[in-house]
Amino acid sequence: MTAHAHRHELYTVDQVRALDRRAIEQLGIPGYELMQRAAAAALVCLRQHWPQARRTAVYCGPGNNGGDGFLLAALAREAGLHAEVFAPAESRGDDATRARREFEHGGGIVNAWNDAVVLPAVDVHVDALYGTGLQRALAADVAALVRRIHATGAPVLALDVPSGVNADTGDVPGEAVQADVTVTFIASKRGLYTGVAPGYVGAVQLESLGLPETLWQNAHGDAELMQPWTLPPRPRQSHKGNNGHVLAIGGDHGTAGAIRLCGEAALRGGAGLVSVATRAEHLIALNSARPELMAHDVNGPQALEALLPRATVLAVGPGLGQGAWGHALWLTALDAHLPMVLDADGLNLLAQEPRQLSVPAVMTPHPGEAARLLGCDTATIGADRFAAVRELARRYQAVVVLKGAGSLVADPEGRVAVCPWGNPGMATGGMGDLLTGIVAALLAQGCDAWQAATLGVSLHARAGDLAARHGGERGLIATDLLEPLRLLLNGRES
Ligand SMILES: NC(=O)C1=CN([C@@H]2O[C@H](COP(=O)(O)OP(=O)(O)OC[C@H]3O[C@@H](n4cnc5c(N)ncnc54)[C@H](O)[C@@H]3O)[C@@H](O)[C@H]2O)[C@@H](O)CC1
Ligand SMILES: Nc1ncnc2c1ncn2[C@@H]1O[C@H](COP(=O)(O)OP(=O)(O)O)[C@@H](O)[C@H]1O
Ligand SMILES: [K+]
Repeated sequence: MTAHAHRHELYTVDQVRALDRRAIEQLGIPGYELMQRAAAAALVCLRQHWPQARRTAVYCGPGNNGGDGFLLAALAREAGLHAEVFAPAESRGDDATRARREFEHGGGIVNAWNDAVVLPAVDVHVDALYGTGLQRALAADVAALVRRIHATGAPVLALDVPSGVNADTGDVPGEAVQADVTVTFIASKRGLYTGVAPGYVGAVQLESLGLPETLWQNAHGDAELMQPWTLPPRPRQSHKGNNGHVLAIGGDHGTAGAIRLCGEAALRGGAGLVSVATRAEHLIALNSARPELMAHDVNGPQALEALLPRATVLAVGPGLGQGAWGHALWLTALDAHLPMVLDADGLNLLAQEPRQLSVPAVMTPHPGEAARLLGCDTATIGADRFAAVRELARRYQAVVVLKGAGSLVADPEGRVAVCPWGNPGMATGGMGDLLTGIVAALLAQGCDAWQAATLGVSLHARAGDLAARHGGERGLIATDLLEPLRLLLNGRES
């Protein structure tokens, strides 16, 4: 393991607890010392981000997260800052109780919290209410406190996890603290990076608390954070036959745009050739808009079969519809036993008519499609995206991308990668069609399903960020991503 390799690993809450236990039992570092180190690291973080801050309020919960808060408040006072503490409940457990006493012995006052309390004007709020121990939605009185904190408009530093966020799943079962910065201790908790959590964590800073690298050896996480990379430059002697031939299938009446975006993304994703199998009425528009696409009039399965021998990868689903035409093409495509990306109606048809897919296959559901495939509702998907993506990959023996903020990629053996890029400007029609084309292009260029899915998701999300950096998030449209995608694919932008 290279130095700090664990920084790319994401851990479940149980795994974080096991790491804590290892530090205490095998390295002989008492839990209270870990708490002291966490508090010290948090104070450094606070001063880095808000060097002018003089007045702080620290909100301490009943467990060890609250303990971190009491010790941070004590250190802040020693450093000459004004630190007021509010504790909605009594402390539980030896370390948290000791931390509270240490703060009080140093002259600090612990204010109780009730609705009549007026919060002081501060430069920074510190959230030490709940960390990895959160078990359910915040109680009504704590949720009211959180709303009052937000109403002040002052920035918030969250210790370990923004209170109310489930650090395991990224779900927020009720209300949660909206942090500007989250300083997280010992290991990155996987839930901070996906689902609704990215809307609460702000900037995440990992503090290893001076623990030796041996702690993480043989204690791998549950998932990995994607790292930026791209394909090596093409060999000089390449010709179009070396770079695969993507056949994109879809575009029923009225949905020509979806299949055009998919085809265009496959071109910009570097496929050697891209054909589109679609309705006759779309051919003229497709050819004139993007002459590099080879558009074919496919009125049924036989016309599609004629195209299959020249294709190396299929992209099935954008705008396909679920009518007789789409269904017949879908069946023919699945029977072709070619590497494929299955998206949109390709997935909706699969939900209605479950089948084993040929390998390699990549499925790219958004949470609505994932819910149809698993026969549940989208809330169930959101409650544990890691479980959902793993179950889909296992059930269909495919690499599965669960889209949305913090997209997840899983393989059938349970490996999961999390995408830290992307932005809400991408929540607009057509973005998913691009992803399908990009992943298909990467498969066509020789990537295996895992590489194509993870690289495709990362290039797509980073292209979205680059496009948003230049023009802003609102009003971003799918085709804005094509030029940045090309730059990223060629390693021209980081
Ligand atoms: N012991 C250790 O190894 C370390 C722990 N650290 C801190 O300790 C935290 C974990 O501490 P804990 O395990 O005590 O957990 P928390 O402090 O997150 O909360 C646990 C307490 O809150 C209660 N609780 C949970 N959810 C609730 C809810 N919705 N409403 C009301 N009560 C609720 C639990 O019954 C328990 O009493 C970490 O997040 C981190 O901040 C750090 O000090 C670093 C080292
Ligand atoms: N808030 C967000 N943060 C990051 N990525 C997002 C966000 N919203 C959408 N995306 C990305 O944009 C794409 C949208 O795909 P999808 O929902 O299939 O749209 P469509 O079907 O309209 O093309 C997905 O890759 C998704 O991960
Ligand atoms: K917290």
